[in-house]
Amino acid sequence: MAIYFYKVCEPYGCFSNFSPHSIDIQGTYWSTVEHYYQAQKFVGSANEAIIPIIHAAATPEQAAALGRDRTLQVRSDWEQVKTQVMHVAVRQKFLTYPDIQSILIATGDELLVENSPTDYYWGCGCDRTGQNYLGKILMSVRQEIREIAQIGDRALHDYQ
Ligand SMILES: Nc1nc(O)c(N)c(N[C@@H]2O[C@H](COP(=O)(O)O)[C@@H](O)[C@H]2O)n1
Repeated sequence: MAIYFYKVCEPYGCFSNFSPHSIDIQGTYWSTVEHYYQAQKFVGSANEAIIPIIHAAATPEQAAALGRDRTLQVRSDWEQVKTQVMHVAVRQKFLTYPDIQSILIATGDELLVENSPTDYYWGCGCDRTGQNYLGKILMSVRQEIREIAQIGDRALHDYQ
């Protein structure tokens, strides 16, 4: 059975990029994955000055609103790099917090779907035909964490 998530206050809300889990990426703390993701849109662009403003945004909703400002020009390679940017941030979040890592691992092999009614790239959209890239990243991170755990188990077994 697929697991659908979207709002932070609903079941599996910790899978949302808006969940209150700060992440350290190369020595900089970002309040949420959403803050980091939205800021990366402007790295190397003419609008780089918006990055510290996104970084300081009080909420992920505010960070998203700033990053979606259509008057600002995003970096030219954004479409090519955005999925990898998101992957790095989501992986860091689930490697940092053991409690939500357990929730992710406990989903086993279930399909994870961001149930966004409007987003057909990161979510499934209102008719469930979306590409669900956030769900795909979460499933990929789930597998990466399982493999890291297996390596640890094997090393411990060999040591004993
Ligand atoms: N909780 C939540 N509220 C929204 O309004 C959303 N759109 C999402 N989805 C997330 O939005 C981000 C994509 O932003 P861009 O459209 O690329 O600016 C991404 O984090 C989705 O997971 N979530």
